[in-house]
Amino acid sequence: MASSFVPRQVFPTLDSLPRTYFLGHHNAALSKMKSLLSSVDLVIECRDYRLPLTSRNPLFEQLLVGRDRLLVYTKKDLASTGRPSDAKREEIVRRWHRPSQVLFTNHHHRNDVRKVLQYAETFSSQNFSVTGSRVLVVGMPNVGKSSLLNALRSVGLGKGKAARTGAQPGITRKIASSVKISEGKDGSGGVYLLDTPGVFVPYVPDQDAMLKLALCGSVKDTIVSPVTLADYLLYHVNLVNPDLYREYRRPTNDITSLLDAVAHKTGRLQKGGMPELESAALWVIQRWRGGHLGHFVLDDVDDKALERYQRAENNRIPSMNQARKADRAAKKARSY
Ligand SMILES: Nc1nc2c(ncn2[C@@H]2O[C@H](COP(=O)(O)OP(=O)(O)OP(=O)(O)O)[C@@H](O)[C@H]2O)c(=O)[nH]1
Repeated sequence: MASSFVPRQVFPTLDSLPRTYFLGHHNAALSKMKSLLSSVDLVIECRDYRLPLTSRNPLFEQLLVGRDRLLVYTKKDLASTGRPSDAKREEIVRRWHRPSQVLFTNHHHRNDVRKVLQYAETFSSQNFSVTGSRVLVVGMPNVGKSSLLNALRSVGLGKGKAARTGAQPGITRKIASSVKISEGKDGSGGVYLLDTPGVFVPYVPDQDAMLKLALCGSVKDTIVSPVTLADYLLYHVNLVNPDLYREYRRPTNDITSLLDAVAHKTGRLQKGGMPELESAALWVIQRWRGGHLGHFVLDDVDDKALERYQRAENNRIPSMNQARKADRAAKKARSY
């Protein structure tokens, strides 16, 4: 019975979780972005709506000091259902970024995309240049940058896809040439977008943050075990509403028993009828990523949340050497 069920209040500490996913092409992209910034008029920074705090990358904070920036929180459809609590959270997030503007988008929603387009067009007409405006799109891996570019081009010019997109991170590997998304207002020369590869944070000291980023697809699904990720998802789902998986089994804190039920119900069985737990775990994760296992935000957002997060971040930031050392230790522990 859901009424007698007590969800876990804390997720257990894991011994061997990787704490970085900062790849060579992330570093290269960051250097290229630095060199491009002087020729860019506006930066659109994408963050994941489900991770208002955790999808913030301190590397961009350093890089973008003093730049005109629009914050776009993507994948709104996966966490918001228009509840008063969603509106309240969005208001808090808006306050974090003042005076920069914040928009919340579902890239399938033309109205959401139009708001981003209008912002870029207005910005462009106010900063008139005969050659048009250049807008750099940045963000963590898989946050939806290329999808936003395609949606903007479709709404702005009625044209098809210009950038490859995909459910795994790292589809965009290089900064390609700019893509026109609008003719611009009053003959302002148009708006051109530069898509960039997602850049991960150099080191994630916090276990929860790494699990959240992995769950939202910011790291490849081979980096954290799917069963661990599904367990972390179960922990969150139980805190929100354990009835969300009632078609498989009654509320539980035991991931194996849930995956066992899912594997039997969806036919993920080995010869002899043993459940394929990894495959069931990936299926559960995909269901959630597709918006079929509840709509909720993974970060706790209240008025003081950003302040707390930044304080913790400042206390925790290790040197790159410490980060590499910790990562080597985690890899070693995993190989035993
Ligand atoms: N539900 C939903 N899915 C989205 C949205 N925006 C992007 N996606 C999906 O998120 C995944 C990643 O999108 P991409 O546009 O490839 O992400 P990216 O930031 O360019 O990824 P990198 O190549 O790692 O930089 C794709 O499966 C998209 O369909 C959104 O607003 N809502």
